[in-house]
This record gives sequence, structure tokens and C-alpha cells, in this order.
Amino acid sequence: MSHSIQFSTPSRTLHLPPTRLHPPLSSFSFRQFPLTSTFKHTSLRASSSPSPDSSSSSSLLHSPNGTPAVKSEERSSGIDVDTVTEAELKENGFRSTRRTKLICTIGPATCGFEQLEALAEGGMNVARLNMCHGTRDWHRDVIRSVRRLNEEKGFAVAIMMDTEGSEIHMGDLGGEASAKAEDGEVWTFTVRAFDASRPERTISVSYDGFAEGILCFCCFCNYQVDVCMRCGYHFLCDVDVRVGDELLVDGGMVRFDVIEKIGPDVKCLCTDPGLLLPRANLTFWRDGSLVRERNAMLPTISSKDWLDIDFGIAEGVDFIAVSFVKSAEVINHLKSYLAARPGGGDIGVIAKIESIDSLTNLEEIILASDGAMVARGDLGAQIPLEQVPAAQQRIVKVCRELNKPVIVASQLLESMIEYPTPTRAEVADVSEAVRQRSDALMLSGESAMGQFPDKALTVLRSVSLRIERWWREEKRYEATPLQAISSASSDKISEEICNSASKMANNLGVDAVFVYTKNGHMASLVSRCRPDCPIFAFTNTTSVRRRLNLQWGLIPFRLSFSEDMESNLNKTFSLLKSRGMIKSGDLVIAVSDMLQSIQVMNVP
Ligand SMILES: Nc1ncnc2c1ncn2[C@@H]1O[C@H](COP(=O)(O)OP(=O)(O)O)[C@@H](O)[C@H]1O
Ligand SMILES: C=C(OP(=O)(O)O)C(=O)O
Ligand SMILES: [K+]
Ligand SMILES: [Mg+2]
Repeated sequence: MSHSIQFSTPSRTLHLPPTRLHPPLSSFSFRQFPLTSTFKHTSLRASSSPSPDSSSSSSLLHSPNGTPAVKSEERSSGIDVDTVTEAELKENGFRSTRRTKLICTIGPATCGFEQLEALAEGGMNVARLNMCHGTRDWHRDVIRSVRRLNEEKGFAVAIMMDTEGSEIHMGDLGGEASAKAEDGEVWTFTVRAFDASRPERTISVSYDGFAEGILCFCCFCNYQVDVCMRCGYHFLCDVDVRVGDELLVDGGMVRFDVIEKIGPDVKCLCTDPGLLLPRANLTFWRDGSLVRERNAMLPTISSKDWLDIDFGIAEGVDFIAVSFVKSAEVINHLKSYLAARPGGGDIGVIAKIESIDSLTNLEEIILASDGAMVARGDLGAQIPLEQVPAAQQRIVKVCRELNKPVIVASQLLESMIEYPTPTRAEVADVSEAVRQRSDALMLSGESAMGQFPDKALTVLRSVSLRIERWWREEKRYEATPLQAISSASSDKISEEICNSASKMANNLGVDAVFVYTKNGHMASLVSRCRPDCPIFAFTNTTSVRRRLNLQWGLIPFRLSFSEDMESNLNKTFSLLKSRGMIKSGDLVIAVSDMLQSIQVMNVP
């Protein structure tokens, strides 16, 4: 039965399928007690289930109790959906699906195929590659493993490449995993390179101007200080480190006072002990404020970054996250560069908000970008830590209003790098990010080099499910209606349709909203409204499907569809019913960017 626009919905009480969520958070113990309940998640042992499009060989999907849930030959072809979602929907029904997306930074702890598969089965939606670390060959291997995982197991894990940026950071500690700086020790930070062993308590620094009084540049900066007396038309700036400056490592994880300068070496006294990690970020404070000239003179995208970007285009990454964005200019510059290259136009550009300048120019940066990341690690080094929560709330709010996906990143579960359970404060931090309705949460060291990457991912998933359910039960809909953002009339119609469909979905208590969208725009307009029910987003290209995997509440399917909505709906219903993901009688709302209509119907 289908309605379009005029509604005569038969009076019926909606019996939502019982949703058996993961054990309630209350059964989740914290660090001082061992983890009492391991979170059961749908573990899939699809031994060799090829991508549904190809002819399927026999393999099994298992639900947690180990019984074969579905034979892959039953997985009809013609629609791609990730196997975790498929099992979750089969097992717990619509309400069980998590809306908040999960991003894992891939590093030595998780770069193997089995480790990546475990993360994908644990709910990873996006794999992040930090180009600060590792070689391009290393990153290429990870990308290809993720692609193979998607192909063989039906996942849609997207790849996000994160640029190094040109901020000052430490060297790679000569291959050591870390170095411990003790209180009162004198360490030497130097631009000298060391081919043999590095002298004790000596750290190399990533750029030449670190110690010199005058730094000569090649026109990256927009500061016109002077013309270089030595080499003609360049820019000069006074970037020297001074005795008395405070040097912060990774935003204050370790602190030093600059006590002496000898040529390329800067002697520093450790005042706040801690662990030095390879290529950790360095910031400088003088008389209580950040020495900004130093970084303001550096290009946002360094020459290495441009090579990494070419690498990312060649490898077909789905997103490029740009570090230390200061203005919309660099985003527009990068987008025009990508648009001019084959395959580059499909890559989403994520602006990392992690400096004072990016906060100053926040709206213009987000308008120009395809999404934003609250990069709290460096942001917490550039502004006082106590200002970070308010900055996060503002960034999330602006992204919601401008319909751009927003990622909350860094130190969410930092203690789980070493411990199997989180602190209460960390669970509260994750809850707040989910309560703010951010699109995605990101693990950094927890999944890159931590000891418990899967447990950390389980915590993110469990907290997300719990807060999302609380939000639905408390009916805490948007206090502030979202401002209209479309200018073109067709976009305005799409926006109104999606706003109305989301309101209707909540008022009618529908089981799901189905969106048919070629480029993903309609799906993001529904996601922006954060409806109570999951959003099944059907698109006909794999790259759009992966990109939709970053947006709140979207369950992306790849499905070849036509302009005829009736046939699309019938095809979708029969495919999803055959896989036990929906059943006759379920109430859905369907919208599409082809017909610009709203249909309310029961699954036949
Ligand atoms: N590709 C990689 N290869 C090796 N180590 C990595 C990689 N990615 C991340 N790491 C490790 O994980 C830590 C946390 O990752 P992340 O937060 O992304 O980097 P950063 O600390 O530079 O901001 C890094 O400091 C580094 O020690
Ligand atoms: C995500 C961040 O950037 P990176 O890890 O590259 O420093 C951050 O600073 O929080
Ligand atoms: K980075
Ligand atoms: Mg950063």
C-alpha cells in the first residue's frame, strides 16, 4: 500500500521489532574493575562471500550464537550492503542500527588484513591514514587491504587520507617507538640530522628555521615582512626560538623551557615530564600566548603534502583531511586541483579545525569544505584546553546547520592505548560528542598503536547506541530548527521534502526512510535532520556509497536503479526482504532526488 503526499495512513499501532541492543552501559565496568561483559556483536564469518554483484560461492554469515545466519548464495545479487549492518538488521531490527559513524586511524597495531577485518566487523566505517607517519608504500598496502575487504566481505569502509601539514614536529626518534622525558632533564632539539645513532636526549626537528633568527621563504606566506637581502625576491620573518620560550609537545603532553641556543641546537629543560612520540607536534608559547608567526608563515599544504595528495588521487581515497586549515582559500585551491584530475573530483575534502585561524574563519572554511574535523589534539595546543569543549560544540553546530558532516577526533579514549577499559571521563566525553549529534567519532592512537583497538571501537559503538536510544526515548528533537541552506529552487524543494519526510518519520514512527540518490545530496539532507529511524540510502555508484558512510544515520546501499520510482521500490523491497533486512508490513517513507516526492507505504 503506498501513499504519495495525501495520507490516509490506516490506523494501526506500530509494533516495532524488539531491539536487542548490546548489554546496557551500566553493565560496562570501568578501569578499576575488569571488563565484566564482553560486548557481543554480530560476528560474521563470511568465509569467502564475494561482492554481491559477482556470482556468489558458498559461505556462511554467522550470528553471535554461531548459527549460520544466511548462506551467501541466498544473498541476492544487485545490491551491496555491508555484512555487519545486514546481520544487525536481521538480528535486532531497524532501531538497533547505530547512527554515529566510527573512524579508526590505522597504524602498526591494525594494518594487517585480519586486524582491519576485525575493525570492520566491529563497526569501522572509515579508515584514516595519517600521512605524518609511515611510508607511501605502507599506506598503499593498507588501502589495498581495505579495498579487498570491501570487495570480499561486502563492507563499504571508506578511506580518509590525512595530510601531514607543515607544522613543526619532532623527527621519528630514530625508529624508537617513544622516549621518556623526565622532570629536570635537559634535552637538545636540533635541526641537525643524524645518520648514525642519535645522541642521548637529542631530538631532531622537522624544519630548518627552527633555531635560526631569520628564515627565508619561497612565497608561501601572505606576510610581506621584507625582501631577503641574501637571495632576492623572498620573504623574511622573525621566527627564532628565544630563551625563555615554552615548548609544548603534542599540545602539552610534555613541556620544556628553552634555556640556551647554540647554533642549530636549542637546549630545553623538561618542566612537565611525559612520553615523547615520533613526529609529535611542537608549539611555542611566549609570555603566555602562542607564538603564531612561526606557523602562520608555513604553507598549509606543504610540498610533501602535494605529493601525498597525488598519491591519494592515484589510490582512489574517498576523503582528504587537510591539517591546520587557516582559511577557505586552501580548500578551494585543493578542490580545484582535485577537480582537474581524473578521479580527483570524487574525493571529499575535510577541513581539520585545529588552529586559532581555523576558528576565526570557521564558517567560510566549512562552507568551502565537504566536511570538518574537530581535531582536538592540536586544537588543544593552540587554544587553552578549557576552551576546547565550547569550540567543539560550535564547530558541530555550524556543520549541522551548513549540512556538512563533522568528525570529533582525538583523545576520546586515550587511556585505552594502554588499558582495556575507559575512564568515566572518557565515556562522558564520547557521550557528549554523540549527544551533540556529530556525524562521526575518530580513534587515533587507540587504534593506530594502542593495545586494545577492538575494545576501544566497542566502547565507541556501545556508547553511541546508548546515547542515540536515550535521545529517541527522550524525544529531544532539534531545539533550534535548521536554517534553510538551499538557494537554487530545485535544491529548496529537495530540502523541504527531506525536512518534511524526517518530521513525518518521527511523527508516524516509521521504521526507516528510504532515499534514492545519485550523488548523495538528498541522503545528506535527510541525515541533517537526524530522524529517529535509520536512513537507507540507495545510490548507484560505489564511490558515493563509501562517501555516504561518513554521514550520521545513513545505511548506504549500492543499487542500480532507474527513473521509475515504483520499480525502484519494488526491486528494493524484494531484495531486502529476501535478505531478511525488512519484512512485510514495515512502514517506510521514500524520497528521491529524481521524482522530488514523498511516499509513505507499508512494505508489501
Ligand atoms: N601510519 C602510522 N605508522 C606508524 N605509527 C603511526 C601511524 N599512524 C599513527 N601512528 C602512531 O599513532 C600515534 C597517534 O596517531 P595520530 O594521532 O594520528 O598521530 P599524531 O600523534 O601525529 O597526531 C602517532 O603519534 C604514532 O605514534
Ligand atoms: C586529528 C588531529 O590531527 P593529527 O592527529 O594529524 O595531529 C588532531 O590534532 O587532533
Ligand atoms: K596529520
Ligand atoms: Mg592535528
